[in-house]
Amino acid sequence: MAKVYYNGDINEEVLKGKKVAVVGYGSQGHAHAKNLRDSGYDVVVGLRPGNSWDRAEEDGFSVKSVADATAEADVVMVLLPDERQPEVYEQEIKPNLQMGNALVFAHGFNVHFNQVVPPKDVDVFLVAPKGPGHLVRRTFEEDAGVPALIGVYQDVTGKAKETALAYAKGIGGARAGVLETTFKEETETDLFGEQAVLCGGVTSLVKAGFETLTEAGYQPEVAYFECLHEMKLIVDLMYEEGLAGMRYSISDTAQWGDFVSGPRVVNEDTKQRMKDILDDIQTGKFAKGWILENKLNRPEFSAINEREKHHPIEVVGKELRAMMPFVKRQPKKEVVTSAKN
Ligand SMILES: NC(=O)C1=CN([C@@H]2O[C@H](COP(=O)(O)OP(=O)(O)OC[C@H]3O[C@@H](n4cnc5c(N)ncnc54)[C@H](OP(=O)(O)O)[C@@H]3O)[C@@H](O)[C@H]2O)C=CC1
Ligand SMILES: CC[C@](O)(C(C)=O)C(=O)O
Ligand SMILES: [Mg+2]
Ligand SMILES: [Mg+2]
Repeated sequence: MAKVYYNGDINEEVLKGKKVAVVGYGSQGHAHAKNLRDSGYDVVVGLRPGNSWDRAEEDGFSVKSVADATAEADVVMVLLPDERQPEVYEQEIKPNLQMGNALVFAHGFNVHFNQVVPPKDVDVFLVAPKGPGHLVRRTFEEDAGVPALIGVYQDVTGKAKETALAYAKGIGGARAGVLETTFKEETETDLFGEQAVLCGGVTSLVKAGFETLTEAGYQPEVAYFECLHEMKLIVDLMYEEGLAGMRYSISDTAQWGDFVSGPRVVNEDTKQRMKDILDDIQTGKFAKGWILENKLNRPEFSAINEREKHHPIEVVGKELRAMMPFVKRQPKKEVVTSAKN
């Protein structure tokens, strides 16, 4: 069994009295900044002028340019979009890092794929929550937390791992459990999970189910409830009590259908395609494609994003969710702004 660190295993003294620059105030950034502040740390937020800057100021933070925030911090957590990190790092972060500082990431992508090459005289580690930033904040406020991975890439102070653990505790990760990993393992498993299972796998499964039912003449509203809305209710049971716990709550008819029909949908062929996806991640093919897509100003990303917004499941879903205000917990204003915080 891997060693899992909980609050009681972690001494946060190493981070006390240090200034933490949280660079970016989106999904992860706002959660890290607020959780660290609530844990008693001195936080400065690094941004460019715009929505996020205004929001961070409204939330009571000292907000500075990325360069100024980096210059005054001991620990610099980079929570910019992955594709923007190399440029901002080169122009604003790298010139302002000082010997013995800690350069931190929530995802290993840029370091692992050599898009960011840190100087030799700083600690470099990751603290990667295994969940969306909004849940990192919400669960923290509920006295719970989202599990996190830590990984040390470079340890010049001899305290990189201790500092990573203290940071993970500060954002609430050690309430759920913190595991040690490497940049390679975090990057490859995170990319695989989001592509094949959590995001790509699930959205494709949900859409295929919805399309199968509506193309067969069933009402879109029924198909929406069946294939999307109920997904959360079923996943909640798996989250709380595993597959067996979920199967305990469903009917025996559903459980029999799960056993005999599930493997007809996801089978050895599917697993082979998952292996192909993992291979593209491991060889760097996926990263290369994503970097190129961004260099070209995201033509394919934008086209697919636009098309997906108009999928019939989104049209019917919008109407149905409007009748269920309880499903949306965040205030409206947090949804319409461009930053995801
Ligand atoms: N989303 C998630 O839950 C998870 C994300 N991660 C990782 O965390 C990191 C951050 O991702 P995420 O939180 O999704 O990012 P978001 O897109 O939600 O937020 C990005 C933030 O960066 C700011 N920003 C963008 N460009 C610049 C710039 N040139 N200069 C200064 N600020 C800028 C944005 O501000 P503005 O309003 O100005 O655009 C915004 O505040 C990534 O490495 C990601 O892989 C890891 C685990 C989960
Ligand atoms: C599952 C997507 C994720 O990896 C995450 C929320 O953990 C991301 O990159 O946003
Ligand atoms: Mg992830
Ligand atoms: Mg990810």
